[in-house]
Amino acid sequence: MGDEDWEAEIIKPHMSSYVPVFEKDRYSSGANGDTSNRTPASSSEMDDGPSRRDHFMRSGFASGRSMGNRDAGESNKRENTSTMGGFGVGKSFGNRGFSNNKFEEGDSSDFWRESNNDCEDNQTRSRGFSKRGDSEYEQDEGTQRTGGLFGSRRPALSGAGNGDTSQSRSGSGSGRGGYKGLNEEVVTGSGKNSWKSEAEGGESGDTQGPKVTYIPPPPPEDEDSIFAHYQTGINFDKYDTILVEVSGHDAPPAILTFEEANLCQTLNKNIAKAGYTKLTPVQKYSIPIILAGRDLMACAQTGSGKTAAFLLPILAHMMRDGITASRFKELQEPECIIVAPTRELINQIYLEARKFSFGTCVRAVVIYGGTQLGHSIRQIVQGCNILCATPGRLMDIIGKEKIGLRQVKYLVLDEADRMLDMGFGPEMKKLISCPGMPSKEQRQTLMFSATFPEEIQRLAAEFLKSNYLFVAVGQVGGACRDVQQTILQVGQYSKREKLVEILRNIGDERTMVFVETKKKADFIATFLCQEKISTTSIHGDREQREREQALGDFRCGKCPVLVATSVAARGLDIENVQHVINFDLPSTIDEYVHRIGRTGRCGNTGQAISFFDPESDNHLAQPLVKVLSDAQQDVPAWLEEIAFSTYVPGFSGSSARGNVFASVDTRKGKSTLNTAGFSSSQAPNPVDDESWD
Ligand SMILES: Nc1ncnc2c1ncn2[C@@H]1O[C@H](COP(=O)(O)OP(=O)(O)OP(=O)(O)O)[C@@H](O)[C@H]1O
Repeated sequence: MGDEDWEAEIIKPHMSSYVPVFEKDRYSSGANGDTSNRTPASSSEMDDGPSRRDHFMRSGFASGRSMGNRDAGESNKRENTSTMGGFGVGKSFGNRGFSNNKFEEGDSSDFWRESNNDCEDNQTRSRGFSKRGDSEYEQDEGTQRTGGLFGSRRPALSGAGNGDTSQSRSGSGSGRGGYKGLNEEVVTGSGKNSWKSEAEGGESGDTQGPKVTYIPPPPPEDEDSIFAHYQTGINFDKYDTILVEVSGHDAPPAILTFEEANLCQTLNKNIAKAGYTKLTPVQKYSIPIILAGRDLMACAQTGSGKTAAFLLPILAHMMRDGITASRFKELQEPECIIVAPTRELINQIYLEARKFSFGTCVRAVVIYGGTQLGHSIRQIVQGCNILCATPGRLMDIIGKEKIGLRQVKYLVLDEADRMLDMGFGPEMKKLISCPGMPSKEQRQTLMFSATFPEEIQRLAAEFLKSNYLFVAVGQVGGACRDVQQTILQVGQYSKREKLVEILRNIGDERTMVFVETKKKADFIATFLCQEKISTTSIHGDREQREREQALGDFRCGKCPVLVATSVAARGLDIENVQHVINFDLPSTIDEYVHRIGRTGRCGNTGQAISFFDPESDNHLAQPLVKVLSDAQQDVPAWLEEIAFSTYVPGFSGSSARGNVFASVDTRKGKSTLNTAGFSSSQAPNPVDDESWD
């Protein structure tokens, strides 16, 4: 079978479903749909197309056949699958099916080109933390805020992110051609914020482009929904055996029970209604530290309750200080600002804040990109004590003078290492330099993550008082031991087949499949739908509406498979995720730790399977061996061999099973290790603040 036959076989069944949409996108996309503007990018991609296509053919032949065969005569069924799974296959496989279409090779070659470009980028990026940041940044907030930075790639993204056929057709994205993301947060009028960068200035309203109109549905208000939670798992009690290290001067003693925290009655009631009966280690240590007014950098394994570890003491202080009830005001001055790198995560944190503040006069508000700015403003002006925000939207709102910072007493960076790396670090730096923002001496700054590379810890010092405390629960950057990790050696051309085999064995259990690029997420999800595996996807090129729909469908089990980029790697707490599959390994080991941490949460067990492609993943062999052995997992002999034969400059972990804290407080304090008990640490000399550069 020739290339053309094969590709025709793939796309044929979808033609009827996507042609009109494609045509519309390509030719009628209004301001951003100017074909002539796009042609150069497309042309160059087309020039490059054949070789990419060869690559595609080699990599996809076997699965491609099955896709085509299975699909023959089943387009209606697939429409249904698509609706369930949320995939518009048309745009990924696209227009090659149209012999008369002058762009006939455009999208499919674009797909591979884009994928490969992304992969190349990622590989180039992969060794440095800063570069990793770019990748994620682009996938989420950065996508829409740094048009200048990433804009050149956008035209090629026209096919991405429109997975859900029905949704993408009705959504605002359908008219945008390949412009999605670039102006998602465009609003009219420019912010008055003189501290904004040019890139952001563009976003603030001077750039032409479609407005985002999406207003997320309000979360359910009934008490049962607010307090809905899942059960802790069989290993919850084992948390008590994890070693904890606290370093820094005069750390207050840990507490063993919620009662010892001396929280007010309403908070205690909410804790009980949330089903919390016992503190997790990070909570035992962090709550008293925060209650004592200290700055904190806390590192604890994924799924071990870091959110409540900062929310509860902050709320306790607010209640103690007799916070005034929120009321309508054009300028709101929240006492607490919480930032997180992704929209879904900040929304989740907001829901936790709403839960724990239930029945109090504390009002939490969430704002994030990809939603109508007016909606964010309306939420804020009604009153705001705790503002949960993604960085881009936060800076916009501050620029619009809807939020004043003078009253900020608590600044929380969740996924702090991510918030401080090259992707968001500059934004965070701007935030703390905003007019009105209390200096670090005047506010309490709290940072939480499961990973904390040393270089990021050093950057963090600029945000924290010099006597901040550092809590390490288990290993800094260590994987959760409740996740059984399996590494399989799978070449890229065999990955799809292997994935299907595994998913068929798994059955209906909820599974997250991580891939490295947005287009690949669409492609793999489409492929799985064609294999009759109900799948949806989440990545930074999807409309926010689609992202939330995808997550909702996954959460409720309608689509038990979620294909995701790293945008879903951190923080998401989804009940019953039993499996994580790294179809592509991420570029860094920290990312790996976060990804597999979507399963095995809160004492529950989970499984993570990763495809290791020796062609591209050798640089991860050493850190993987370390993470596996530290988490007491089997290390395949072949992986050890690769690790031994692969020299990674700067990697010092080797297979240091015995090194309990591979990376600790960079201030290198001498401290005492504890299990669930308590730590007394002999303080290091706190380093002076380092400059950002
Ligand atoms: N003390 C507790 N008792 C019972 N459940 C808890 C307790 N603390 C947290 N949980 C639950 O455990 C789950 C994981 O908590 P959370 O999302 O805060 O983890 P995390 O440490 O922030 O994870 P990640 O590193 O992935 O962001 C949540 O469903 C949360 O409600």
